[in-house]
Amino acid sequence: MNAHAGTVRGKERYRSGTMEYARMGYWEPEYTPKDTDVIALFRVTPQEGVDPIEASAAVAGESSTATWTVVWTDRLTAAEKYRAKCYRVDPVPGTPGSYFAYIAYDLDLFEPGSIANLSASIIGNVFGFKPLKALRLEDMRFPVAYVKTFQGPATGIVVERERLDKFGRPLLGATVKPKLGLSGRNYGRVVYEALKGGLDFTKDDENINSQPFMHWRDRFLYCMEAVNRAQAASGEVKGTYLNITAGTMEDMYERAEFAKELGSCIVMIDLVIGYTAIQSMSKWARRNDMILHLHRAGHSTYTRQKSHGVSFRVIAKWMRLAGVDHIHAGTVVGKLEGDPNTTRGYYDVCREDFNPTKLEHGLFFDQSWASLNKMMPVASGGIHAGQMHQLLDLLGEDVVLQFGGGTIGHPMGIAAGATANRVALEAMILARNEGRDYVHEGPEILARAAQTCTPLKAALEVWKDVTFNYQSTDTPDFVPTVLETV
Ligand SMILES: O=C(COP(=O)(O)O)[C@H](O)[C@H](O)COP(=O)(O)O
Ligand SMILES: [Mg+2]
Repeated sequence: MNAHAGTVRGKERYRSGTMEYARMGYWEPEYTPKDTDVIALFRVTPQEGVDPIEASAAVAGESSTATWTVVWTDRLTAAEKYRAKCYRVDPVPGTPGSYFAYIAYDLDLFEPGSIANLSASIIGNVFGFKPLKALRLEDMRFPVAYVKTFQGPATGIVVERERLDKFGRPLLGATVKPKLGLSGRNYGRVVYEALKGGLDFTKDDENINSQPFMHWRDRFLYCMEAVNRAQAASGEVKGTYLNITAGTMEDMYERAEFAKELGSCIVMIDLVIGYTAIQSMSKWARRNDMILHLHRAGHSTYTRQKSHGVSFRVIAKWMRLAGVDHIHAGTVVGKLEGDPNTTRGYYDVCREDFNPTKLEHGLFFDQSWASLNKMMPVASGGIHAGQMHQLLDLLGEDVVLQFGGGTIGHPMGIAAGATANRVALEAMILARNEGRDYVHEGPEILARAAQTCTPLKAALEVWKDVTFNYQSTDTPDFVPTVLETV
């Protein structure tokens, strides 16, 4: 696989006309990536009859310096250095016709601290390239020198917990439902009931901005009244993610400033606002002691299918650099896509100081985060109290578990829904701390807690048959080998 005609050098290399990308120098099987190189791993599916190495070299070329024909102006630059180098192409296991292409980029190809600049190279043109049937950006490795040019999460998990004064358990949240249509006052009632009932956070939905039924200032005013009353009633710190997503940056800043003025500890943005806007809001959040929540709205349009697009693990890495504090990262057991192993890889990207290569979780590279803060993953989408043992086992302790329908849809009301979730969580944490096998004994632990908690009993009863057992789309390509011992 890795043998191919070599790079053309000298005068011949710059003769006008076309030349294969592999021969222009974008295929360098002998190349050993430098510690300071950015590395990208693509899943390349060439068209019938297209040589996989040429296809991969073309990706390297078009995502760095090349165009379709030889240009003499290369000679005015340090072309050898600036050319991205595809140095390895492997067949994808079990997927004939697809190849993993490893491409190294010199650090000087990128502006420091700019996801917009990084992505304009790496995913700029290449996904529409005709010789390719499909292309997917699977993973990236960033050198420490590059990581250090980013601010990273504005607040981070440690400081978030200190500000909230909540330790040793996942945080609990809920997305206000229905997604659209509530007036400000009714919306505030949902927030108050959910927080007073025992949740730490409530959350605007991704598509709540400033619609005719509830303008944003009404939402902020009623939500913060609800937060303040719930804090007074419970003696706990509470928050509500005020979604500041808007049509312009100026509007977003105005909304963020108002959230701060009202005393909110957290604001929210949607991924669809774009990388530059996200980085701007991260800097604003750091300057203003605000936690920054990111809803990954829109991501499945390009992250879900394995053959084409960008893996969510890459988006998670970009978002850690860009500097959000919370990121939706999947539930595994809920209503939305989330293979257990692939999801674990996303959670590792959020929470580890150093990610070791772990192919079975989809992590293809060692990645040091160079002391950038950690992001709090958020598990949201079709989860309920009856899954608490699975959620704790799969997702760990540093996570926000968000039950929207699973709080607001409770038969005894919103506050009861919140209480059911809080009691289920605390029962499970206690069992774990006592050293019990809470994963296997989970249903029994919940049932026992429900004996003295009617809201939990009702939640377990109403959602007992709710599971989302569908085949995952985005599964890892590698599974660990089980060694048989005799
Ligand atoms: O509104 C919800 C969940 O509501 P509910 O709890 O009622 O299902 C969120 O927008 C999704 O979880 C997003 O998905 P993801 O977190 O995977 O990005
Ligand atoms: Mg939503």
